[in-house]
Amino acid sequence: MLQPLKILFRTNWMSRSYSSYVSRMRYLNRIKEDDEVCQTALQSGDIFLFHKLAPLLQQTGSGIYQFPALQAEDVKGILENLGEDKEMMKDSVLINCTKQNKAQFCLDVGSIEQSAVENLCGGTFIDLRKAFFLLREPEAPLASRGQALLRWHQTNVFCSSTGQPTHRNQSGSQRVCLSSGITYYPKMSPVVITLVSDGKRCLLGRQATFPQGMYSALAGFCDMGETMEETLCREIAEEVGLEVESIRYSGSQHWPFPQSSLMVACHATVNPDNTQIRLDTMELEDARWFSLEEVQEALKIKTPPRKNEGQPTVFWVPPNHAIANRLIQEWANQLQP
Ligand SMILES: NC(=O)C1=CN([C@@H]2O[C@H](COP(=O)(O)OP(=O)(O)OC[C@H]3O[C@@H](n4cnc5c(N)ncnc54)[C@H](O)[C@@H]3O)[C@@H](O)[C@H]2O)C=CC1
Ligand SMILES: [Mg+2]
Repeated sequence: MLQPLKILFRTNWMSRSYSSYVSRMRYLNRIKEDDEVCQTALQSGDIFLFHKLAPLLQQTGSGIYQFPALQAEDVKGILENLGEDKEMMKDSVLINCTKQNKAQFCLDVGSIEQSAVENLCGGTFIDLRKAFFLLREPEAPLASRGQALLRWHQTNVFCSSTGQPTHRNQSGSQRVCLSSGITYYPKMSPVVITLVSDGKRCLLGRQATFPQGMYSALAGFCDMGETMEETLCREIAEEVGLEVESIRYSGSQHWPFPQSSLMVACHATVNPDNTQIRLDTMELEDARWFSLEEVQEALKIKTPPRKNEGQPTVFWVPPNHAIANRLIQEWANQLQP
């Protein structure tokens, strides 16, 4: 009797007149939680290939890079063609679901010879740090999410309490240790990124590791137990010695580098009578107040400027893939007459 009920439940909730977004989110959740539903979805899903965490990209005739969704059947064909076990498909990890309710998975084929897969797929595996900036929305965040999930599985193979192997569910949304009973979920580290303004200027900083001339909004990881606001105020006090007066939320972004961070972007103001920067040189190489005109010039620079000998270093800001650029753009837009 259980089986018909289960089938009834599955078809019933899919046929009810939810909004398409709601039904898609409910379907995605079912795939995440129910191994059988996931196995069925995997048979006809989109598969995005990675090789040792580098996504497979294809280039169109006009030089545009794409993040190709391969059909599950085609991936099985590739595996067979290379003498690999089709069971490898079960290592796929659920990333998302398309608007047409098609499940999307990522699969790392790092155990197979890279060029053999590239030749069969007509693509190239490219390190995410480069691929991320070659792709456009929504492929860049999809590739980031896929790589972050695959990385998480590759680095959470053992239980941190018992040292025993952990076991994943079919979708890869969790891993569990059968002896400790601990369930592990993929994690992002929360980071607050802040554009500080004194009303006329904005404050940007740079770490020594940043490319030459690039300044960005100030960022910092949340310490255990902190609220976002506490992290923001602490990081601005720590890094540039200023006290924040007001905070306004702007948006958020998954940032895969170096590990997965959840960037929470905010605008903040400081008292215009107290703008003296006292730099924490342990954290930052430099931090400065920039005028609207300087920022508008920097926003026009779309690729890292070449350093010409004897020429002054050109000030530029992170590209629009990074949420820092959005904060800086928002600040400039609200200030320009
Ligand atoms: N998407 C964007 O627009 C931008 C992203 N970022 C990212 O924000 C993150 C934080 O920026 P930072 O100024 O470097 O942070 P931060 O100001 O907190 O300093 C980094 C320090 O945080 C500690 N730390 C490192 N990983 C941590 C973790 N997972 N949890 C808690 N503490 C940790 C370490 O002591 C490290 O030295 C970086 O990963 C950076 O890639 C930074 C600027 C722009
Ligand atoms: Mg910082």
